[in-house]
Amino acid sequence: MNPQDKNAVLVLADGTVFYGKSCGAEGTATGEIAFNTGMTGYQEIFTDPSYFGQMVVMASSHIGNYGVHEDEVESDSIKIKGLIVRKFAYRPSRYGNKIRPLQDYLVENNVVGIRDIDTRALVSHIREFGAQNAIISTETENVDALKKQATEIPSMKGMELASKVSTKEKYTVGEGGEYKVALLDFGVKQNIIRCLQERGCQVTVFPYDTSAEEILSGGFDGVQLSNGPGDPEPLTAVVENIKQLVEANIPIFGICLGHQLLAISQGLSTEKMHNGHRGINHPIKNLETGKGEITSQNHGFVVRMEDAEKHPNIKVTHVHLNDGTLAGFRLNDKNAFSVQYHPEASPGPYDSRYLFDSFIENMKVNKKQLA
Ligand SMILES: NC(=O)CC[C@H](N)C(=O)O
Repeated sequence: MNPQDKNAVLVLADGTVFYGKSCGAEGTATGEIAFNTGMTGYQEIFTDPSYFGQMVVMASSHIGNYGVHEDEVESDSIKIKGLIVRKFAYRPSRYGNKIRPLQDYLVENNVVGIRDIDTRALVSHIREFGAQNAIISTETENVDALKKQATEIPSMKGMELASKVSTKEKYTVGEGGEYKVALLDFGVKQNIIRCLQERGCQVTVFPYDTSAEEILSGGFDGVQLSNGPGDPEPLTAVVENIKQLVEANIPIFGICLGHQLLAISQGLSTEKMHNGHRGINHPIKNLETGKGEITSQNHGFVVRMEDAEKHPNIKVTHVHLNDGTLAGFRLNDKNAFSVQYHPEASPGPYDSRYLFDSFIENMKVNKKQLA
């Protein structure tokens, strides 16, 4: 039998079963199933550390057709646990001599995949019944055992994952930059660092649990709170550090998990969404300018809008136009703001890059006041 024709099965925790063929590594993978509606950018998605522990369904029907390239990564390896696709291209078709097949990349990273799945039906199912755990396996003989196993996978709710993907040692990039930024790494996407560097920042990337004292004594002009995987609620010590950074009034910019942690540090709470937002065409309204933005998103938790609206010190600045969820806020009396989506995109549109410019402006003004 051609190894490319090996059977595989996808079993959801609610007992739904999809049969397909194997792609990527053979074996069994478990995790929360999540779908991404982006038409391009699969390599950036697979290497985004915010997907750590998740199995991704690509809603776009052809995956692998433009191969993989070593530069198009958001971290050093594939972070998704499993891949679910409609049509999988074993042979890349794209100009350039550094293009490799997606298949090789998945095998090297030991990522189990399944193809020839009716992803339209699967995405509709997840939209209707919500996020849940699932198993992909090439061991297809005992589906009943897989069904049982699928119900025993730990829930994403309550799961702390930032520690699994954060840097262990601090490092600095963009030496000599005009603005010195301390970045708390909860699973940072490289493009956040690139966006800061492009704007003249020297970025020191710190382990997720670095104390506020260490950061405040480092002579930094601002603090970037990164994206990252898992539930923000268990990160209580990190929240305490962020609270101290806010009190110190150093300019802060939070992205995604960083946004959720900033919110929790101010007494707001988060909740798990029905099926999350993952894609590159999510509409956001900036309530301060009245302008719309098309944004890149990847989140399964969200800060409660009710909490933000009744908080005396919080100004809601951005709202998601599909469902009215909170997409951004700033503090009225402190130098901190954050968004639930991804201004660095990668993949995705550049509409929200101005948020990095706002952060730079905040650091510039603050620097002047301190001088
Ligand atoms: N991209 C992110 O930072 C995601 C944040 C968080 N893990 C969530 O799913 O909501």
